[in-house]
Amino acid sequence: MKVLALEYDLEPLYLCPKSLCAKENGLWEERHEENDNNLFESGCYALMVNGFSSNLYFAENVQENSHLQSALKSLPGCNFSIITTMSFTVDQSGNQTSYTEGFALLLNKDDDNKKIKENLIAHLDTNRVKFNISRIFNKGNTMWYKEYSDNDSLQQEIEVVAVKQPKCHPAYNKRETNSVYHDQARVQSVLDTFKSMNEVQELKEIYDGKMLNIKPLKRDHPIIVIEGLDATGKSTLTENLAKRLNGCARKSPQDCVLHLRKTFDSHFQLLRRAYYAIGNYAFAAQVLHDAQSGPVVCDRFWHSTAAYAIATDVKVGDETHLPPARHWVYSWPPDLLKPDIVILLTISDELRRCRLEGRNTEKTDEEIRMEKSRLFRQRIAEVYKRMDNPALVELDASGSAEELCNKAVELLSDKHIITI
Ligand SMILES: Nc1ncnc2c1ncn2[C@@H]1O[C@H](COP(=O)(O)OP(=O)(O)OP(=O)(O)O)[C@@H](O)[C@H]1O
Ligand SMILES: Nc1ccn([C@@H]2O[C@H](COP(=O)(O)O)[C@@H](O)[C@H]2O)c(=O)n1
Repeated sequence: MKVLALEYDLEPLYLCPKSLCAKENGLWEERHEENDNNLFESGCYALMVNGFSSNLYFAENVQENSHLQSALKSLPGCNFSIITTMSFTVDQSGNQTSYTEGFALLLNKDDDNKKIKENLIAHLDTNRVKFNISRIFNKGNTMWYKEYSDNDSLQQEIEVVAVKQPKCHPAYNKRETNSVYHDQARVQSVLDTFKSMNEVQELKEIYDGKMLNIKPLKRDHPIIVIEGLDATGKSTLTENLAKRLNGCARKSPQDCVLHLRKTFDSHFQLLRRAYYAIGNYAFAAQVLHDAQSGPVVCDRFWHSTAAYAIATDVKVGDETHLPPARHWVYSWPPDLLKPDIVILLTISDELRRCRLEGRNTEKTDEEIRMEKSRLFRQRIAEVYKRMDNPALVELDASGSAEELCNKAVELLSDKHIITI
């Protein structure tokens, strides 16, 4: 049985077969919010398009979906909204057994639905995209789901109802259906899936043999990581603190892969994060080496990679849609060099915007998205707070650069990470 979610801007709308809301299942609780059942006024419907094919594994499905998304964007005469969707199967007891992502075209009652469907199918066929189509529509006061097939009359119509969101975001029920990496083997396996891409080959060649495999992780000096939203002052503090401690400042990703960054940033999330994730293992090797001769201060590390991945995988809504606190996704990968402390710089949004504007550098698409999307920012900030093992230690970064450096030194001394 399928549960679906339409990802509207402000929050996802979960829909599940009415039969799953029976009291004895208990997992899917019907919600009764005004308008939930009237979303598709008579004649309107959502055309759901999935790039999913059950014989592919998640990484390949994600790539199919990215082709599908480009094809949908170039659909001729497309003046309707396209939103992302999630769909997942559940067993008889209501537990999730699979997870896939897709898209929905929201059609108005004045749109020529039949023509749009035919155009869509022809367009996707021309673009050689694999897909399947289903729809959600209204009958009176009730909502229904139906899959299209060559013989429409054979397909069953299933009554669906709006339900409360599940306890955990469906992409985070399994380790392999999201873009957070908790071990090197998975990053390598995702990169291997895309090894025919030139940039993936180059990345693998650069890092070949430079990866740190967990074993002798002993160091003589502390490893300190600075984290925070963009323009909170991480780079400035990293440099100042390293100088003050007579140590070394390091920034991830490393210089040797920066020329590939823009290309990976333009790819789908799973591959984009694989670039940063593999980089973290090579970064660890460098940092461990540096920490034999003095303290090392790092500008971003695994927490950045994970926080941006989670906030992006959870595409819409506020922090209540994130995986719950203490979920495994928030803990440090067991095979990655663990820092002695991770400091989270916090400042007000107003001050952060001033610093961003004062900086005068080219903004990344993520920075632009952060500025645009309050909810995305809210999700990132909350993910940082939910990180544990190690948890981040918050430091108010609103003072001058010198004041902040003094505060950081005091904090490190209080935590017995340095002696002054
Ligand atoms: N404590 C501070 N007080 C005032 N201005 C600061 C302070 N720290 C940094 N700045 C200024 O704010 C801007 C952003 O600082 P910085 O580049 O260090 O932030 P960041 O967190 O590393 O940003 P990003 O993550 O985008 O690289 C810079 O112009 C910097 O000079
Ligand atoms: N370990 C890392 C480091 C960075 N990122 C991503 O890069 C973006 C910001 O980088 P800056 O150079 O501007 O500090 C950040 O938004 C992350 O998306 C990462 O994922 N992992």
